[in-house]
Amino acid sequence: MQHDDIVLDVRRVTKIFGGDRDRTLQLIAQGATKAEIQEQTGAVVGVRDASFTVRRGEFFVIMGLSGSGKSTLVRCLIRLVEPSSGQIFIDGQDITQLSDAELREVRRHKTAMVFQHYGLLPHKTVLENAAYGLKTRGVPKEEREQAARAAIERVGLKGWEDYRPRALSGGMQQRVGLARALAHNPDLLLMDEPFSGLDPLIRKQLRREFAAMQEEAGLTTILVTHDLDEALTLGDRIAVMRDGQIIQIATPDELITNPADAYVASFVEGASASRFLTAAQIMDRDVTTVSAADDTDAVRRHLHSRSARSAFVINGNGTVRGLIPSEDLSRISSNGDRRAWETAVRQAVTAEQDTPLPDLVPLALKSRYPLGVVDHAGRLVGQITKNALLKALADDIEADEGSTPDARQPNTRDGATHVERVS
Ligand SMILES: Nc1ncnc2c1ncn2[C@@H]1O[C@H](COP(=O)(O)OP(=O)(O)OP(=O)(O)O)[C@@H](O)[C@H]1O
Repeated sequence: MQHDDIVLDVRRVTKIFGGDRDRTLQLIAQGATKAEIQEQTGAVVGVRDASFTVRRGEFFVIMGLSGSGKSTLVRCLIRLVEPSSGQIFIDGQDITQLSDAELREVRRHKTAMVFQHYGLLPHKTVLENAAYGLKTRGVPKEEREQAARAAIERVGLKGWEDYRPRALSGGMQQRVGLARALAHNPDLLLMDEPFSGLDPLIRKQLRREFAAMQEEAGLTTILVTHDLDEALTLGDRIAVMRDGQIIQIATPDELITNPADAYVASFVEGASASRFLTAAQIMDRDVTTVSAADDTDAVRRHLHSRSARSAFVINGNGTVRGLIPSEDLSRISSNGDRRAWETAVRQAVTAEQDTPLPDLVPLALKSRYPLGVVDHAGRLVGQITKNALLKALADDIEADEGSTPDARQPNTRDGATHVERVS
């Protein structure tokens, strides 16, 4: 991995609240538990020897029960909470060594934060709030308002620019917080439970929208949550914390199939593997008959010849980001317009985001034709037959009935078991 790819490098960060710092560090080094330390010294270990790196564009989630140290850790990263020991590098710069003035500069220019209590300025308008981060950076008014308007539109609040936060619902206020972060376009975005306190439907919707925006903008994001669903759907990698310590850092798939210990296993118990099966895992990649993968005409012709009536558009992780419906596909296939194809792919991605595979079963059942699988660039990368989809889900239900996480392994680990050759 290139050093340039690392935005954040956290090395052995510990935060101790109260008590004797040196004595507590010593006890930590000796392996004393949080409870023992508290009993012996009165100190509370907030974060214990945490180390991890985050790559540019990565979505890194910190998860754990209440009191496990998530908020303390994320606040330590920009010294809103002062770490007791350890080092933190943002873009190669050691944050722990900075003067107050230097630290302010880092916070203004490199990082943005979205916390649960939106942190909006009540007397400022939505537009001013969204532009606030840029204002503190000294960006001229016209330029910052332009960026803020674009961000407001992206979070779906166009038309609300001149209102004050109190006129907005909680979900809308949270969107203003997101707009502010997006307008700022930080190197590192820190979010602490940003979707809590919203009702479940809004929460889900906002989460999905945010995931799409995050990926599109290529933001490097650290999200704190105690919500497993949120962690698994959003995270590229997830760090699980207990008693201030990071117990495991893993991808969502690894976390479900291979939890480090009983604590992590109990966390992910509720997750059904089928929700995390991806289109990429069950698709048939044997589409080599498309000679020029970049040739959208060839892709359309191929879909047509295979009688694929609809096509999924998938992202880099293999999850479904949208569907090109049969009407569109046949219209485009017959008129051969490359532009129309590209537009259809784009529209499919904006219309539906990260649909869990099981949600697509009714659609697949309705059609006796295979589904095409297309990447963001409009290239055909595979196809899914109805049988392959059903088999994958049936296997998953069987595995889910087994009580150990290992029972689910074949489904999430090795998509090849579900691939049905159709050619
Ligand atoms: N200012 C403080 N003074 C003393 N102890 C603190 C302080 N802030 C946090 N702690 C302690 O540090 C530990 C970690 O707390 P933290 O708030 O980081 O956990 P969390 O995982 O974010 O929890 P939650 O999900 O409830 O917000 C807890 O034991 C807490 O009591």
